[in-house]
Amino acid sequence: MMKRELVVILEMAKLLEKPLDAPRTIQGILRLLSQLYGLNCGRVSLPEANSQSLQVKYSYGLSVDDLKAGRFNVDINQGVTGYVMRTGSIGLVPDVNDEPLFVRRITELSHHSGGRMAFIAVPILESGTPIGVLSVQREGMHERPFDEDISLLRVAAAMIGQVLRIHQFVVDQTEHLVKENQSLRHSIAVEGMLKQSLAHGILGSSPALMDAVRSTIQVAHSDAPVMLLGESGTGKEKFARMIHQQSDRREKPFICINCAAIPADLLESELFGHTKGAFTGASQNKQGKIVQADGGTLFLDEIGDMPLSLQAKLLRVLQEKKVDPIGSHDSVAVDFRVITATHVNLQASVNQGAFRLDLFYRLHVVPVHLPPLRERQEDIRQLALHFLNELNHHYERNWSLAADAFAVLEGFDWPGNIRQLQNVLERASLTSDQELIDADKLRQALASESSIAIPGNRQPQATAEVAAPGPSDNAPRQYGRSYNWVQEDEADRIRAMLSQTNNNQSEAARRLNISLRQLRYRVDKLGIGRN
Ligand SMILES: Nc1ncnc2c1ncn2[C@@H]1O[C@H](COP(=O)(O)OP(=O)(O)OP(=O)(O)O)[C@@H](O)[C@H]1O
Repeated sequence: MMKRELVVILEMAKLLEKPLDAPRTIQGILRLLSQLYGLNCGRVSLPEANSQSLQVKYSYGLSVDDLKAGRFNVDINQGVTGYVMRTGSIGLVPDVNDEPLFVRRITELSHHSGGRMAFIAVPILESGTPIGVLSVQREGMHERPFDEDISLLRVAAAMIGQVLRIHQFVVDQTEHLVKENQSLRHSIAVEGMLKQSLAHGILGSSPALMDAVRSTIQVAHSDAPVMLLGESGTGKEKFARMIHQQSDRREKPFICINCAAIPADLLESELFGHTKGAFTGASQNKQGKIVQADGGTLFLDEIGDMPLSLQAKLLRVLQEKKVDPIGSHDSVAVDFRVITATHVNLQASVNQGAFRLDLFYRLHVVPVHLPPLRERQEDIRQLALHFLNELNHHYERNWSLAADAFAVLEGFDWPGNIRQLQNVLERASLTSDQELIDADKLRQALASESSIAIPGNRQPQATAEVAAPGPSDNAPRQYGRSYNWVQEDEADRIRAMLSQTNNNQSEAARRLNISLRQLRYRVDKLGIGRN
């Protein structure tokens, strides 16, 4: 006849043949120990992450409520279980009633009748190091020596260790696959966005640009009014066109009007149209841009420059979906999607009374921030190569950029953003004696840029040096910041800042209000740190 231990081991081995289910397998092992061998209340205690506690993770014959309340959990520095976990030795208490150090609550909780009870704990090892503890209780008098119990428990602990290892491996792999899947989905999403933006001639893949692309693509199919916020030359019109092309209105007109480019007295008739004889000079009926946009999209650029009187009229059109051309008594029904753009802070204009709050709410449903070029320097190389390619096609030339040219482009501030980059490349190319445009050539082209100012590229509250005009300002427009070209006298300021910040370039750049790349460029150009 087979020895009883052998029977238990064979039964336990059968459990391992089944498909992996760690809780069921371990509980099965504990059940066999109890039912076939009288080793009861088996439990597997595992250390809790970032704590000193050993938690019962699997058990057989213990009260669910007690387990839930964590009443069998022990401190790693406490009791027999803690000792086994710390030392990797066997823990044997032949009679818990005679052992004053034994954690009494364990027997109390497991409804000990008061007779003799032994407690045995063996380590679950991985490469000789304890990763948990298997413990059981043996009640009443047995003839069987404890050695036999311990041998069997060692085999059970080895099996449990194996199950835990495989389980952990599967958990890790699954986690890894889930993460990989997520990052794959993310790249596919970014890839998808890149494709869409490229299809509309929007180049760049910086996170700041992708945020803007994501926001616009998300709402393109709806009729929600989008407000594009960004400095001059950041691509507001390009984005407006992309929204239109991506919308169900793409087959209908995209009508664009720049409220800042048209004198206030002409803007009304441009937008709303007029009838013949409505005012002096109105020699015939004129259809306004709003009616032209019927069925399609109306893009109102520089909306902040719209006079208050026209704002009221535009609000009415948006509310009633009807236009009253100047001089006409008949309203014309219109259905269009409105997209607006501004480089000024419209909220500030509302506070100053220069822009109507109700109109602001109507238009500012989906604000999209278009990042200035200096906040997405990683896109400059791609843009520069693209524009140079366009120039080569246009002028039938073969210009190229020298390796050192990119650093110059990336170190510049670009107050005029992408449009300015286009212009600088064109000037540098056309004035170059050779086809290879190097850093010096670009510096020359940029130096002549410094005398040009870019209208209101800074938002009014952003800096004291710029006061962006309100829409009703008759005063000449204030200009944005001047170009930040590297100047000799900057060296002392940069040196002082670097010394104040213990050479922390990021912090120095932040305090100097320039980007890290710009700081590094200046450090290099001015030879700071070389002497
Ligand atoms: N992401 C981009 N990729 C390629 N070209 C771009 C991108 N963004 C803008 N451009 C180009 O830069 C120039 C300026 O763009 P756009 O007119 O759309 O800017 P804007 O913000 O509307 O400028 P403004 O406020 O001065 O009217 C255009 O020639 C446009 O084609």
